Amino acid sequence: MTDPDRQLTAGERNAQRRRERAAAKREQAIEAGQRGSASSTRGAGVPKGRSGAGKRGTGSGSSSSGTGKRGAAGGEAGADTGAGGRRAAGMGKRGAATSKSGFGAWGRATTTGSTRSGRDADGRRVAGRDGNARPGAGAAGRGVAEGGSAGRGGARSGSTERSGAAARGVTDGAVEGRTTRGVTEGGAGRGGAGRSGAEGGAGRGSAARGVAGRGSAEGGAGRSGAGAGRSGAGRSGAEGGSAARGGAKERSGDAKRRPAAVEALVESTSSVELPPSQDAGQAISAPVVRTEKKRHRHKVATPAKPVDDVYRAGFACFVGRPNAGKSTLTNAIIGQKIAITSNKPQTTRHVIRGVLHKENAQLVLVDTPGLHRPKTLLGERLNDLVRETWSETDVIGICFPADEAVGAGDRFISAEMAELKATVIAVVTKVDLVGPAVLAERLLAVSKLYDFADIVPVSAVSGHQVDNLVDVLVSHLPESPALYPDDVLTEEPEQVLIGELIREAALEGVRDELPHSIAVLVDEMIVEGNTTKIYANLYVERDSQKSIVIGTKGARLKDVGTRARAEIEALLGRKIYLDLHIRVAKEWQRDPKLLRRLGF
Ligand SMILES: Nc1nc2c(ncn2[C@@H]2O[C@H](COP(=O)(O)OP(=O)(O)OP(=O)(O)O)[C@@H](O)[C@H]2O)c(=O)[nH]1
Repeated sequence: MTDPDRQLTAGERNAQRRRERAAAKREQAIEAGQRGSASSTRGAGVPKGRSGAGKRGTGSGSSSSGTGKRGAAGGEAGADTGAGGRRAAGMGKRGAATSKSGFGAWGRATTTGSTRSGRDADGRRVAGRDGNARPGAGAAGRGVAEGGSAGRGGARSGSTERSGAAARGVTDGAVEGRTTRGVTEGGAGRGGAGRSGAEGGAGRGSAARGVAGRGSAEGGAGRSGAGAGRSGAGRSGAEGGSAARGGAKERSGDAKRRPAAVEALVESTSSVELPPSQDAGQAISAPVVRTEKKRHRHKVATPAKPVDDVYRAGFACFVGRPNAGKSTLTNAIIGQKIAITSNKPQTTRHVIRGVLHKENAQLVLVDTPGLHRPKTLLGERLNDLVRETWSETDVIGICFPADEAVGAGDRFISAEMAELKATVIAVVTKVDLVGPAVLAERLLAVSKLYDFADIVPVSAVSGHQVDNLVDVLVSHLPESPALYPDDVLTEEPEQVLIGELIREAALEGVRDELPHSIAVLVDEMIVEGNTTKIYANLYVERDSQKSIVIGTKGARLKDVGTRARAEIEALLGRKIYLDLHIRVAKEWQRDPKLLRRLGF
């Protein structure tokens, strides 16, 4: 007989726990069966009676109670910032929001996931992606105009006649040198004829800065009225104007017209600066003043106010092959360097989130590593990261560098988009590097790759069209309350950012395989008076690489330290002391244990 007072062995204890768990599961299953299917759609783990709304607002009963792809969204979560103690609402699939109050000077709130689904703290419904609250892709003729974009599906008056061959699926966003501001009324009919009204007239910026409209006003009546056309799409102002989705939809029947349309987009109309519109009622964001964005980092900016009672917030990410300009664009939009850049492919190794606060929107921009054919375990993990990000964003901007022909990698990435629910736009980057003819060629090639909602040519270096790109991204976000407090610029841990800045400095001047072999880990940061002491290790994979990084008599390493220090001081806004060591971690890119240690 067993002595009841005997201590259980470890094996017995485990068996007992397993039995208990199985019993609990059985009970849950029975309960779930009794509740029926309605409860089975409820987001698991939704705390405090909040409902996780489905990705698409699904769930047969109420859309606010279905669990969507994101699983239990709408959690209470919320993270406190280090400094401000503000609450960042929201939680998504990625687990509990984490308070990273150790960010010191940054005082950033950090959350992962989104609040899009579920209910906010006051019990209001937070619209699910594509849920009811969103006007939807069908919102016709929605003009995104600051700087002269054409409307989504909106048609400019007389576009058929005026644009000739280019007219089909392409409408003018720029009205005789003026930009159309705001919502174009009346959707384009097939062929893009309808009178848009270009209500609002003068937009700000130059007529030449166009953004393509999304041609298809698939039924939904947005703010802009009817818009039932299938293919009307915005030709915006010319130079750098973007091709329209409308074309993609009707590609088959319009093959000859397409080149003319694209070329017309590239021709520049005069660059007319216009006074800002007085009409605050339009669903147009205020001009972005980049210098102000910096202030968001430390100060609380003016609280975001909804315009037209529509406030949009959500996630957008840039993807694309290595070196396509994703990180540079992310920095240009956020207005501050949050992602490092270099001319070496596969520089980005982290998914970096930057938050752009606008009057009527909050755009969380996610920079991802370049998708590539992996040669190492690190490469595989980075690609996984990218794909994971795709599945969790509202808008995906595929970046195609204008100075390189569309290639197999671009086709591969575009093809993968078909599986995703997010709105997909094309971003033709680095347009400052090419002339109009090449740009036209690229736009045409890109427009054939996928049925993009918009195609936007930009230059992150010159700033050309960056604001318009923001407007386009925002226009595809769901209605949602802000996801982050308004003083948050990025949620990346300070140590990660600092490590990245050191790596960026180390990438300068190295070539071949060495850039891929460099990793940096910040071990410790100690604040002492006015100075922050940073202790970091720079890893390479081989002894020979170590000597290259150190350089003759340590000259290279000294150089790396100097450059990194300047960047870090700019980031932290205070003096730093950098203690940098070079270490060899053999084949770390292929070693799961080392990869984990290095944060991958
Ligand atoms: N002239 C010009 N150069 C650009 C522009 N955008 C990016 N670049 C340059 O292109 C190179 C690659 O830019 P990144 O932003 O690092 O590219 P990425 O897509 O993030 O690259 P990965 O990290 O490899 O995925 C850098 O040398 C940038 O300075 C642009 O608009 N114009």
